[in-house]
Amino acid sequence: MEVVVPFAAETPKTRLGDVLTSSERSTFARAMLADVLAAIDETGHEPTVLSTATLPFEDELASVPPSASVAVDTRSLTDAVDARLPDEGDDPVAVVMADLALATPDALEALFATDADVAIAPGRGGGTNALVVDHPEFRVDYHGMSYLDHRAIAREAGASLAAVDSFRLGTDVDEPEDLVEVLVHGTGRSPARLREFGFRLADESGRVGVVRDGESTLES
Ligand SMILES: Nc1nc2c(ncn2[C@@H]2O[C@H](COP(=O)(O)OP(=O)(O)OP(=O)(O)O)[C@@H](O)[C@H]2O)c(=O)[nH]1
Ligand SMILES: C[C@H](OP(=O)(O)O)C(=O)O
Repeated sequence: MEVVVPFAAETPKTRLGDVLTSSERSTFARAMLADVLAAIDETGHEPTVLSTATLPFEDELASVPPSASVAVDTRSLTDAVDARLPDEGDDPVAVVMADLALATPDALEALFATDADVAIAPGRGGGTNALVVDHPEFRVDYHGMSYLDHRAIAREAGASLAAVDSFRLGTDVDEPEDLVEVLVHGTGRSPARLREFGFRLADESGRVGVVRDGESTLES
């Protein structure tokens, strides 16, 4: 099975713009990518980063497993992923987003082990955080409520469908409040980078949030 990891290399994680500078967002996005690639590698699969630009494996990415490779595709996310999906007779293809900072080998293996033609790990808010496609007519349509769209596309294609219920795969890191989950549950480079940036957990408002050293605003 091919495992594809889409990655917006140039201006990643714009929705974190209120709490991270552009340079920090780039570093953090690469830290999450490195964590995701390491988890995939531990499942015994060789990840291909589907990137919008070339990615030198240095700095934040210096530690990525040697099994990882990069394919550059400047098309939209949907078009770039569609071009990798299987045709008749091809092996299944998994698509795992690069912002799943909590992904573990166990969580990924549960997804990869599916018998369904299409298996989807939804993200909170209706997105599609990871999926496995083993059907020649299924194609993606990302953004918006893509989980519901992908269910409908699978049905129309006559593909059997499985939803994978996973906290770790369901947590994509999009908004400032998602940083709490990275600090609570993350184990790799992603929480380490956030701590280096000065973020820490705080429960001053009754619900756990994050604060940054020198700043008083609580993000939760
Ligand atoms: N190859 C490719 N990957 C993309 C593209 N847009 C987003 N991604 C990746 O797809 C996954 C989900 O992305 P989003 O959360 O929707 O977008 P993002 O760019 O990470 O963050 P925002 O700028 O805050 O929307 C992440 O792994 C991104 O790196 C794209 O146009 N091409
Ligand atoms: C790519 C997109 O991600 P989100 O914007 O929901 O994080 C989706 O899951 O359709």
